[in-house]
Amino acid sequence: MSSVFDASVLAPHVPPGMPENLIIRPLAKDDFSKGYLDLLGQLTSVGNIDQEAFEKRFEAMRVSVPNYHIVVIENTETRKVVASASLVVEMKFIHDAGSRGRVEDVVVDSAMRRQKLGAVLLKTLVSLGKSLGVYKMSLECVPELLPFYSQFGFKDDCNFMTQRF
Ligand SMILES: CC(=O)SCCNC(=O)CCNC(=O)[C@H](O)C(C)(C)COP(=O)(O)OP(=O)(O)OC[C@H]1O[C@@H](n2cnc3c(N)ncnc32)[C@H](O)[C@@H]1OP(=O)(O)O
Repeated sequence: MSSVFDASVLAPHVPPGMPENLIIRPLAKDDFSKGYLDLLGQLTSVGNIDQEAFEKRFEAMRVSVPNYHIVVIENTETRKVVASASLVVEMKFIHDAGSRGRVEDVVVDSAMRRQKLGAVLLKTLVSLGKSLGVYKMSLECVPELLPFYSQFGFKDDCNFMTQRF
């Protein structure tokens, strides 16, 4: 299986009106050759990941339960990945052994911004998270992006601390 999670799980959550030359789908193993890591490089440092390392990490994510719901948008004409976002589900004992959803690594190719692809990704992940039964979804972002994420139901409600190594 070449998708990081089952595509049939995603389909009901995709809002209508995707442009004809774009498809939204789970991350696939051959996205290594479709510029997925270059796209992530527009978000943060990716480092040197060769195909073998990519496939090893992909496989670990694919078999993980709960799944890594890494969603990509591909331009079918250029065969390049032009946008991506992830919903990672974290299992808990609290909240009746509930699960929390974390939205991570949201990025749209710089040439494709302000065409509502980010909105498509967020609407898809919020709907998917609800259907998976998470009791809460959260994300971390810079203050400038609070207006962007608030459109999809997120509220600025916590102090966020990090420690980097
Ligand atoms: C949890 C995380 O991953 S945080 C990291 C977020 N990612 C990044 O910062 C990477 C660089 N930036 C990007 O990839 C993109 O600019 C994104 C993902 C933030 C937005 O994606 P886009 O596809 O450009 O957004 P989209 O077109 O769907 O925007 C919809 C609406 O959101 C708002 N919006 C979009 N970008 C921004 C922004 N940077 N600041 C404030 N509002 C914004 C606007 O109202 C926009 O509608 P408009 O274009 O008609 O004004």
